[in-house]
Amino acid sequence: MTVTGEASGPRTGPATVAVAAQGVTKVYGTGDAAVHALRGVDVGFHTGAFTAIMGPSGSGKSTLMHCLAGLDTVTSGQVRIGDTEITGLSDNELTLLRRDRVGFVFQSFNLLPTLTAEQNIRLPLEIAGRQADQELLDRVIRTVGLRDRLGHRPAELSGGQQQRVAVARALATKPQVIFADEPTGNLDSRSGAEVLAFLRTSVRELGQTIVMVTHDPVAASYADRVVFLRDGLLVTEVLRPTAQTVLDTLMKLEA
Ligand SMILES: Nc1ncnc2c1ncn2[C@@H]1O[C@H](COP(=O)(O)OP(=O)(O)OP(=O)(O)O)[C@@H](O)[C@H]1O
Repeated sequence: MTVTGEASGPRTGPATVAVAAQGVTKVYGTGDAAVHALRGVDVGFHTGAFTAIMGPSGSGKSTLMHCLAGLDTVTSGQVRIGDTEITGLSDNELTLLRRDRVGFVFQSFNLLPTLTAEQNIRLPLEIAGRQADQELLDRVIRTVGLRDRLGHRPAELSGGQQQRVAVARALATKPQVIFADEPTGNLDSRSGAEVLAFLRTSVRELGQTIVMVTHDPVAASYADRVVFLRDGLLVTEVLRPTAQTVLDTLMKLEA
C-alpha cells in the first residue's frame, strides 16, 4: 500500500517518514494453533502527523502497534523508526530505542501513584539521565493546562487529568514518535475530548508524530489520517477524517 497521508504540523518541505513497516507478518503459535495476526503490512507514518489505526476486533491493530514500537518481534518483514531498522536490534538495543526515541500512552494511565504530576512527567528524563529541555517542558505543561495541579498525586486528579499527565510525560522526552493505545478508552467523552485536543495540539504546535490505536470514530476524527486493518492486512485509509466517514468505512469493512 502506498503512503498517501499528508503531513501536517509546523514543518514545511517534503514529508519524511517517522515510522515504516514493510511486508510485516506476525504469526502467534505454530501448526494447527497458528494465528496469522499480520499478513504482510506495508505502511508509513509521516513525521509531524497524527495517524489513527482502526479495524474490527481481532484485525491486528494492537499487534501492529506492538511490532511498530519494538514491544513485540515480527515473524517476517521490516520496521524502521527514523533511519533505524528495529527488526534487527538486540533486546538491549530495543530497550534503549524505546527509552530514548519512543513515547507511550496506554489506556490505563500507568502513572506512579507516589509521585506528583510533575515528578511523573520528569521521570523518563531522569531514568535516561537526560537534562530536561526546560523550554519544551514549560510549553508542554502550559499546553496540558495543569500548571496548578503539578504538585498533585495521580489519585488527586481526574481520569482525564491523569491521562493528560501521561501524554505530557510522553512528550517531555521529545520522542520521534508517540504510540497511543486506546488513550481515551477509560475516559468519559468530555475528558476524552480534552485528551484528544491535547494530542492534536502537540502535533500542530510541537510537530509531534503520533500513531494511535482506537475503536472510537470520534477519537479517530482528531487524526490527520486513519488507516484500516482487516484480517491482518491494511485495506484502506481515510485522509482528513470525520467521525461519519470513519464510521461509514468501518461499517463497510465489517459488512
Ligand atoms: N499473544 C497472542 N497469542 C495468540 N494469539 C494472539 C495473541 N495476541 C493476539 N492474538 C490474536 O491475533 C489476532 C490479532 O489480535 P490483536 O489484539 O492485534 O487485534 P486487535 O485488532 O487489536 O483487536 P481488538 O480490537 O479486539 O483489541 C487475534 O486473532 C488475536 O486473537
